[in-house]
Amino acid sequence: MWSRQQRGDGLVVARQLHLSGYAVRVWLLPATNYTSDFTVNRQRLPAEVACAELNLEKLPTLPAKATVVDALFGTGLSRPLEGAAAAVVTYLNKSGAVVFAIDLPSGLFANAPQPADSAVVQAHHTVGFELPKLAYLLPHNARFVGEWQVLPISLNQEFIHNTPVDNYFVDAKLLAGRLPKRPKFAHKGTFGHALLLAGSYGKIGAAVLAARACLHGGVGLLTVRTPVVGYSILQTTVPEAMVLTDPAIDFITELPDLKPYAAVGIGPGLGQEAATKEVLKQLLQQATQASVPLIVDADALNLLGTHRELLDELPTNALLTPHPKEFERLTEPARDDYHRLELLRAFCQRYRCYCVLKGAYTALGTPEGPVYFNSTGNPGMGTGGSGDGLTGLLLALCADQRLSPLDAALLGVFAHGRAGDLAAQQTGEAGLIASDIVRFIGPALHELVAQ
Ligand SMILES: NC(=O)C1=CN([C@@H]2O[C@H](COP(=O)(O)OP(=O)(O)OC[C@H]3O[C@@H](n4cnc5c(N)ncnc54)[C@H](O)[C@@H]3O)[C@@H](O)[C@H]2O)[C@@H](O)CC1
Ligand SMILES: Nc1ncnc2c1ncn2[C@@H]1O[C@H](COP(=O)(O)OP(=O)(O)O)[C@@H](O)[C@H]1O
Ligand SMILES: [K+]
Repeated sequence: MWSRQQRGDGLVVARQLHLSGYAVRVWLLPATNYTSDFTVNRQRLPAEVACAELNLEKLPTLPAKATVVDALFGTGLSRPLEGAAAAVVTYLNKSGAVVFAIDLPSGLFANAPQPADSAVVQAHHTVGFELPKLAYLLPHNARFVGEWQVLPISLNQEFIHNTPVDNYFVDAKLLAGRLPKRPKFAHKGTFGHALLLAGSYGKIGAAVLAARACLHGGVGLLTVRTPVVGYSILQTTVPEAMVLTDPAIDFITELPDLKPYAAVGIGPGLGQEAATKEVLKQLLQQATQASVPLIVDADALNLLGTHRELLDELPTNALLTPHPKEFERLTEPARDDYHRLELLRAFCQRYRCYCVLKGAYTALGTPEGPVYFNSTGNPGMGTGGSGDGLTGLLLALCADQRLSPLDAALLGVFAHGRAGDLAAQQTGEAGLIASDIVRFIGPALHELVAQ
C-alpha cells in the first residue's frame, strides 16, 4: 500500500484489508503537512499494520506476487510528478507487482493530455467511484488505467442526475425505456421505408452487410440503390431487401427520388468516383429540402473530406459515422485524445450534426455539445465490415419515426456493441466477423426493449 492521497484513502483501504484478514503494509510518501482527514485515518490504522515513510535511498523490496494499492495521488494533480514521487512511481512500474490504483493511477492527469515521458503508475486495475472518469475512456491512457471498474459510494443520485455535464457514459440504465415495444397492430409501414445507397465493384459485401443490419434493426421496408454489379448479389444474399439498380455497372451515378423514404443512408463500399460525388451532393440538397434523416458513412465521408465545401450542405441533424481516420479526413489530425474530442464538439456544433466517432468507447458528438461515450463492444469488432453493419442498424432506427435522432444514435451504437459482445461469446474475439455481429443485432435490441 502506497499512501498519500489527501484524504488518506489508501489508509482506509489498508484498515479494511487488515480487518478482512489480509497481511498489509503501508508506505507513506513523506510530505511537509497532512490534511486532518489524513491524520485521522492514520490514527485509526490498527497498530498491527506496519506503516512507515518511504525512504528513497532504500525503497522496500516487494515480496513475490505482491499486490500493491496505489493511493499516492488522485485527481488533483496539475503537473507531472517529479522528485521522490516520480522515483517511487518508476520503481513501482518496474517491480512486477500487480497494481490496483484508487480513482486514477498516480501521475495521470484527470482532464488533460499526458506530457511525454512523465512518470505515471501503470496500473493493472483502476477502481473509481460512482461514475467512470473521462480519462478511463481514452486510448492513450489504456496502459496506465488497465481494466477499470466503478464502485458506488452512496453519492446522492438526484444530485448526480441534476448536475449538467459535458460527457455522458452510456450504459443499459441510461437507455432504459428509450426503445419502444412494437405495437400490436403495427405493420411494415409503421417502422419506415429506408433507402441505402451502397456498394461498388469489389465492395458489394459492404452493401450486403449494411442491408442485413438494417433489416435486423427492425426497419419496415428497405430499398438498396447499388450499381448493376450488385444486383444479383443483393437479390440472392438479402432477399428481404428491394434493389433499385443504378444504370451504371460498377458504381452509383444517379440519385433516386427520395419521396418514398423515411430515412436515407449512404456510404458503405460506395467508392469515390466523380459521378458518385455528384450523387452525394444532390442527396445532401434534397435531404435538406425534404427534411429526411440522413446517415453518412465510409466512402461518403471520404468524399466529404476531399470536397469539404459539401460539408456546408449537410442537412441539420445529419448522422455521420467516421472511424478516427475518416474523422481526420473531415477535420485535421488530432494532437491527442483530448484534442480529438475538442474537434468532435466543434464539428458537431458547426455543422449542427451528430457524429459517431468509432472506437473502443465510441463517442457520439451532438449539435447541443454533450458527448456520449458507449460502453459496449470488444476488440473482436476491429474487423472489416463491422462499421458497415453499424450504418445499416442506424438507418433502421432513424427510419423509425418514434425515435428522436439522439435516441436512434445512442441505441444503435449501444446495440451494435452489445451484438458484438453476444456474438463473441460464441465465436471468441479473433473469430468474430462482421456477419456475426449482424446476426446478434436482434437479440441486442430485444434486451433493450425488454428492460
Ligand atoms: N466487405 C466489404 O465490402 C468491405 C468494404 N469496406 C469499405 O471499404 C471502404 C474503405 O474503408 P476502410 O475503412 O477500410 O479504409 P480507410 O482507409 O478509410 O481506413 C482504414 C484505416 O483507418 C484507421 N483506423 C480505423 N479505425 C481506427 C481506430 N479506431 N483508431 C485508429 N485508426 C483507425 C486504420 O489505420 C485503418 O487502416 C469503405 O467504403 C468501406 O465501407 C470496408 O468496410 C471493409 C469491408
Ligand atoms: N477495440 C474495440 N472495442 C469496441 N468496439 C470496437 C473496437 N474496435 C472496433 N470496434 C467497433 O467496430 C466498428 C468498426 O468500424 P469501421 O472501422 O468503420 O470498420 P469497417 O470500415 O471495416 O466497416 C465500430 O463500430 C467500432 O466501434
Ligand atoms: K475479429
